[in-house]
Amino acid sequence: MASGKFITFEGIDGAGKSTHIAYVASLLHDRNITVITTREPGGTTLGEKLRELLLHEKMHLETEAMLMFAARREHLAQVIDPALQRGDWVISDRFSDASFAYQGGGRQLERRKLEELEKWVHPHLQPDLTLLFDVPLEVARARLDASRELDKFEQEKADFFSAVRQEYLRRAAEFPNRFRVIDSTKSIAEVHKELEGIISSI
Ligand SMILES: Nc1ncnc2c1ncn2[C@@H]1O[C@H](COP(=O)(O)OP(=O)(O)O)[C@@H](O)[C@H]1O
Ligand SMILES: Cc1cn([C@H]2C[C@H](O)[C@@H](COP(=O)(O)OP(=O)(O)O)O2)c(=O)[nH]c1=O
Repeated sequence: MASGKFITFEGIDGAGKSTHIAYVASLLHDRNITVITTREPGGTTLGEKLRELLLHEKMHLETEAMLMFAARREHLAQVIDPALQRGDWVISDRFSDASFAYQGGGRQLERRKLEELEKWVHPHLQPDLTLLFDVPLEVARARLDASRELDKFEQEKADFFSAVRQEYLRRAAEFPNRFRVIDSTKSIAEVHKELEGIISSI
């Protein structure tokens, strides 16, 4: 059975993920690979409705975690699994590592509960490659302040983002085979160079 590759982009808000997704997609197009770019929470009609709620409504932490995984379930069923089965590649702006980093690291939901949700929603699938865009909080914050209106998560305090970043880095160390940590304080051109190297080797 044909199987495409699944690439996820992760990092704290303002790290630069969105800036680099189109570039990675263009590198794959150059290799004649059909690539779908999508995002979480979101990626489907229902998922985008859940995203609106998740980014703007206050809710219990466990509700938030379950809705993230509910949106992900739909995303897998409607978009990710069919694309990979066709042999297309999928690039997702965030996936389950974000739940471990934000609901787990940032909001301190027990990791065991997130692992249970993960086992339920995607017991057999993990990304082939996870690009973690890593920057100190002050750099990310300065970029966000310069660029847009802040949503519920983006309005969190420095301690929250520090915990999110630490959990991302912890996971990168736990799963070294699929994670690549990118120093996103470098210029956009330098990050592009590094991405070219990574993408040419998969
Ligand atoms: N390496 C970089 N150097 C300088 N500015 C950057 C860099 N990467 C991203 N930016 C800028 O930072 C802001 C936030 O980037 P974005 O890609 O939207 O972050 P994210 O998707 O990770 O939240 C944007 O205005 C973007 O142009
Ligand atoms: C996928 C996911 C995202 N999030 C948060 C992280 C982000 O703050 C927010 C939306 O992510 P993102 O799309 O990166 O925001 P933007 O388009 O504004 O850059 O959702 C979680 O808390 N848990 C999750 O599982």
